[in-house]
Amino acid sequence: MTTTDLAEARVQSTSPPDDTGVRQSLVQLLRPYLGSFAAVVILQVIGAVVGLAPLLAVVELGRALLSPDPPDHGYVWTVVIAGAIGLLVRLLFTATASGIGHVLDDQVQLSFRRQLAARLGRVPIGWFSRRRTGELAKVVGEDVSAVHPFIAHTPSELVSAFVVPIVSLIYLFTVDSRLTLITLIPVLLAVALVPLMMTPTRLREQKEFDAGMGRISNSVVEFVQGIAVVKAFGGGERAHRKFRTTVDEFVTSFYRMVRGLSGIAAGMQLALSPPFVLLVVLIGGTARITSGGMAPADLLPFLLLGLGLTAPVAALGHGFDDLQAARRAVGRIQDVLTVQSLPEPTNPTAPQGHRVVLRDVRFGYVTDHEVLRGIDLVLEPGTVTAIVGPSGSGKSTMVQLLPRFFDPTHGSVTLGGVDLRELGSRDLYRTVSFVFQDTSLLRASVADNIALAVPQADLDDVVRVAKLANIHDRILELPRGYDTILKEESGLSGGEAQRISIARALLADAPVLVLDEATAFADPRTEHAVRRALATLAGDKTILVIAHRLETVAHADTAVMLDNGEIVERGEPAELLAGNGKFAAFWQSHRSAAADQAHADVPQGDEPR
Ligand SMILES: Nc1ncnc2c1ncn2[C@@H]1O[C@H](COP(=O)(O)OP(=O)(O)OP(=O)(O)O)[C@@H](O)[C@H]1O
Repeated sequence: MTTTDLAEARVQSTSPPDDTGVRQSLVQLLRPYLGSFAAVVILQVIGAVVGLAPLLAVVELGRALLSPDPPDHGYVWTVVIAGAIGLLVRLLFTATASGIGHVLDDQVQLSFRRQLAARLGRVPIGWFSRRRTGELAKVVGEDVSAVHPFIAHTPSELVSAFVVPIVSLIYLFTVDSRLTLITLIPVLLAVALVPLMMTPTRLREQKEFDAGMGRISNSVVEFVQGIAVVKAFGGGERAHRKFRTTVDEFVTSFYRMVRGLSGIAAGMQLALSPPFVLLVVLIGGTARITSGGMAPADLLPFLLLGLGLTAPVAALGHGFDDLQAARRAVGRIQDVLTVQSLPEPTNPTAPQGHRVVLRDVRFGYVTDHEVLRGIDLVLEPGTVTAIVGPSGSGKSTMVQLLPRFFDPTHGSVTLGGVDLRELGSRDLYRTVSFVFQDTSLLRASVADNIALAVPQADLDDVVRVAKLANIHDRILELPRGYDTILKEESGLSGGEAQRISIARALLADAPVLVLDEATAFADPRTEHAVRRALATLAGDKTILVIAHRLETVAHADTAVMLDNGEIVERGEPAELLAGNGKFAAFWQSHRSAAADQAHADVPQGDEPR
């Protein structure tokens, strides 16, 4: 794929988040919204408190009507009106809080997605090769959505779960403090059981359960991913057995956890259940009334409000589950937001010409393991440099430094005399284009896919480069030719996708081209397209090609042999091939391996893209 789509994504991300890579807490991330968040909570508190008015009105009416004295009409009407007003005010406040909460939720999600998009536009392109697309899609999609309950629902649930019982409790204390304490017995019993759920044994069982769950998902993924191999080479029974064993282990750990927790959970449920609460209130109330400590009508508020006192304990579990889920999701979002981005120069320098120089370049994906160990190489404008070397010698890594997929850990890569780190990304991607094996096509029309780097190109130009890249005839076979939407109306094979990518690079016409001559999708037409692209561009551009074919090497101006991250030989291809150095030896063994491969006659290049 050419660089321009990625480059554009980088360039457009003009409002990057804090670039320090410092991890921010959930509260820090939400800081700009704390005002609105507080407004939601305050409105919820007022709504919840006022919302108790209808219930208290019923209680007061009951007490007034059941009292032996004749009811005071004025008081009764006041209570009724207060209850009705309370109901309306509650509706107004909770609806407003919910509205603001949802708008806030939208804003937070949008901001998270923008920050993620901005960060993803600035992280080294190479970082993506180590991430699965699904993983990133989950962070930007599901994980951002996971903050919804936390922002839009949890505050109201937690507020009403705590405010309502607290106000009820205060009211009940004014009626009869002793019966209030008795009414609290179920809640205290439930709370007393909580530590039993946290003993080391229980925690260990929960950990085993989580681990078992993880093993099941892994073995499902392994099973599904390996299904083609399993089918082709037999061993289905073995793969099944492994999956069954994992499930059996999970079931055992699940039973163990449930056995340990079920007694405690049942005890909590019983303590918080309405019949038990009513029983406690009735026994306590009867005792208070018969001992003459309380009027019978005063039992009514306890029967009506006592059940609500258990709500916080139940809501705690539910609300904190949401909170935990949101915290985990925000953790994954933060992981992406804290990836170090490639530093952009504040005052970009323009390159003078297209000479590329790698000077004492060292690079390692991980510390303590260098993949490139002191590369010195000059790519003169208008020349083709072919890199060869055994698998794992660092060829792809080296060429990926040119479009700045990564920065070298030591040394420098300069383009037109300017270190790539001093070059604006727009300049860089206008100057360097690349065709790598891992070709990505966008869900867009074929023409748009080809014209990615030059959106204003007219169809004639697109067709011209498609012909050069040997893909024009195939495009005409697609349902709507150049207007066919790829990945939707039609897919392309790996080789065809690579030819689209070659057409893209030809149209981009960047002065520097980095090309990985594919082995993975090598079919004669793609090989031909690569050769034609090289022939068309040679003499004009600075070309660096990872060569797998003798023909490519032979046509290069310079050949470079890489081994174990070092250049072990370089020079004019014909001389190197005729000599008896490492290059000639490598090529000899490479050729016999290629011949064996041809005999094996493995069809390639037809994986759908
Ligand atoms: N994204 C990555 N993260 C960590 N290590 C990597 C990554 N990409 C490559 N490597 C490692 O770096 C070394 C050089 O790999 P590289 O792909 O550059 O070699 P190569 O010569 O292009 O190999 P091939 O011809 O097989 O493509 C290898 O040991 C490889 O395992």
